[in-house]
Amino acid sequence: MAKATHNLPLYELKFRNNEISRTIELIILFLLLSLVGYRIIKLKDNGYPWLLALVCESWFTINWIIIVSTKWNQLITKTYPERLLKWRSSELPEVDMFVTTADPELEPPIMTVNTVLSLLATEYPAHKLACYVSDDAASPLTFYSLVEAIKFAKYWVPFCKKYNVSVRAPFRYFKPDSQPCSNASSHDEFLQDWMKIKEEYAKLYLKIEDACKKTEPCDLSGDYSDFSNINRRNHKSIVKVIHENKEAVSEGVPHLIYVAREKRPKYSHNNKAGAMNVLNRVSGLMTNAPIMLNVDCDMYANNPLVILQAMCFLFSDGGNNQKDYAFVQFPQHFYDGLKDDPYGNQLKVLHEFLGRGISGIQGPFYQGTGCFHRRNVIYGSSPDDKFIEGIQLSNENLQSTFGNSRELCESAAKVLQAKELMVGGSTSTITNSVEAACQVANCAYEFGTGWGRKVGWMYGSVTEDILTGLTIHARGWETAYCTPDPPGFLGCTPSNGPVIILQFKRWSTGLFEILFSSKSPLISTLTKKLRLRQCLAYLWIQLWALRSIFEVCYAILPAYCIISNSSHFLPKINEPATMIPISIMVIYKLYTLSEYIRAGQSIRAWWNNQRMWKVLATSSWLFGILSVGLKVVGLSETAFEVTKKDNGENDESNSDKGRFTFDESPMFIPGTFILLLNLTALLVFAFRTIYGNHENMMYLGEIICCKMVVIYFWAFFKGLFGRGNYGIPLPTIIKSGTLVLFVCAICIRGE
Ligand SMILES: O=c1ccn([C@@H]2O[C@H](COP(=O)(O)OP(=O)(O)O[C@H]3O[C@H](CO)[C@@H](O)[C@H](O)[C@H]3O)[C@@H](O)[C@H]2O)c(=O)[nH]1
Ligand SMILES: [Mn+2]
Repeated sequence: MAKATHNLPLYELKFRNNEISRTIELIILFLLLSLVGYRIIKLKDNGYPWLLALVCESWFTINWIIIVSTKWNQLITKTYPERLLKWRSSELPEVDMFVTTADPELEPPIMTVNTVLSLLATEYPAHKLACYVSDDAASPLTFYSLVEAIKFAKYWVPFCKKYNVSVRAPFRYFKPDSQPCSNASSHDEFLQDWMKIKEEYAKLYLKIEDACKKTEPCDLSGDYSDFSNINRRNHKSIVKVIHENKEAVSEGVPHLIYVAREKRPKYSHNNKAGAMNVLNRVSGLMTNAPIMLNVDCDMYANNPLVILQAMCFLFSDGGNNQKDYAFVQFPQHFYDGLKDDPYGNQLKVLHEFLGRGISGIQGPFYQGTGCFHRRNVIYGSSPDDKFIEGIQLSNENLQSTFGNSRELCESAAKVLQAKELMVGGSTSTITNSVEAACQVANCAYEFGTGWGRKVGWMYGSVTEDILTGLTIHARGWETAYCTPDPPGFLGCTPSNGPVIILQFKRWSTGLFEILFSSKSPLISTLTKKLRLRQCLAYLWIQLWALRSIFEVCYAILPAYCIISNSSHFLPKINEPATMIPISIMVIYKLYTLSEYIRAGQSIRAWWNNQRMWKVLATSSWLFGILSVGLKVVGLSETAFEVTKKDNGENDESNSDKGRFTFDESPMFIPGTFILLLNLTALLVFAFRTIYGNHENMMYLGEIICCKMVVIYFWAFFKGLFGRGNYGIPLPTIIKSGTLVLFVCAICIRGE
């Protein structure tokens, strides 16, 4: 590829000025170390709770060191996609866009259709794009919806490009209250087109909605015959070219291909990672683009320039000291987020500070969606040799790595040999490759190959994204964080208690299990090229599950001390050392609050997050450790439970948005137990005070802690009295109550 003919860079990097934050972070660290020191000095004068508190606080200190290290250099990036468009539009590389969907009930097809439409309509030469949809449910409904969607796309794509539409997912563009607005010169013409397209979308919407209500979306003959009597867990591969941009024109509509990989009960299908590898291979045969974009079905392209934004980082050295990045990750932002983030899952502050901090080390983690990968990196190449690690490109080596499809091996060799981003990766036409594509989508294809171990998306964790990104960083690659305004992609995030708890459980499970694999960041730092601070950043998330134990202990200790009336958790109130925990608490809370304010969030959002993360730590993360424990001893495998997407309508959680909901899941037991135990401690304390026990004042610190725990678990407190979904189910209350009685019995025996 030609070098830049211009001196202006495509992107700029700048480190954030964060001296004040750093100072506060160091003060907190100093206080934490003092507290640990004080605990050690006083260890012999105190009982077991003191020791346990010491262990927990040592853990929190280590966790804090990790956080400080990760946030130390925060990188701000800026891209100039217009420059790219001006200079090099003819040389732009092809991009294969992957969308995964797994269940038309949990993931409504209209959502997948919108994601696909938004991708087809992005500002990029259409003949350089291909969109592949993987359907793990092999659902005729999804296929039908896509077939209908492409008919609409033939109006939608030109409309978007003609009027430079800013949001190209029709369900967002035509929100019920939306008004036609454009800066088009001929307003009347625009208005006419707008009305027509709106009507077409309404028709598409109705068709899909009707199809959802029927047992079969349409007559399952002809093109649909593969779907008749299909069993989603036991069927052959289905690959269908829904649309081919035959004339290869840049004004057309990009290719659209439907893929349902083979499923057989006796084969493990490796969840999303398996689906991604199939898309990887099928696209390798059909279009073999050097860049692969991956989005979940619930995330649409929100910025029409998104591909160009990513290209700013992916174009190699233009003589401006630009680096080669392995992938470009857009942070996960969400649409229709509830006000003040009541569930603490919008992750804005996390992206703003930790996210930028990680970017300043080796680059962002791969987050599974909204990410542009280089195909050669996914095929195993390293930054220095640019060739697949340890193997020569002989035929045997290619076959043992990529499997026995000759066509695929040839296309892979082409990718691995290209010195720069190649243009024109494939030779055959798309429809001619369907047969070969079905073959590489079969269950047995990967057997004995490098897929999932050396190349492609990595197997072995339900957070395949983090594992895959980690493997890439371990090879020494750097990665780029792209944060344009408006955000590149917007996704949907659950707003219902049990769904969120389950999602966080899957994450903490997947993250924790990576620590026990051969790709663990610790091993990768020692034996490969993962940088130490990047390793620490990975540890911060991977240790969530383990952290739950310390969080639970810490929430129980003050109550335990009060009920047993014999030992202390905090320095006594008349000791000067009480100032240490108090100042940690105050400074830490103000520090986190300032982050929310700097990220444009409300005080309420800050508080909701403080609360929710305690709830998540003691429910999701705690159960994460259990599932990994069961896997390690060989009792069960970890599972990828697909998140149920809110479809925004007649959803009962909408009636009282943001109010916490419960179900029978055992994951609500620890939280209920913690709440009941702390309430008991407060009662016991009140009782003793009434009966005039003056020693009691010595427990003031513990009492404050108990009250804080109750406030943190206020959602559960309301759940004790709530009805229906808003109430904690009685069996959960009884089980937690029994646990409380048990702990009280231990306290009394110890007294
Ligand atoms: O067997 C499976 C399971 C899931 N998926 C797809 O994977 C995506 C993510 O699933 P979702 O249930 O939405 O999970 P989230 O927790 O929202 O996903 C986050 O976390 C995952 C890892 O746990 C990452 O893969 C995702 O990219 C990231 O957005 C969706 O498109 C699914 O259709 C499949 O294709 N096959
Ligand atoms: Mn999702």
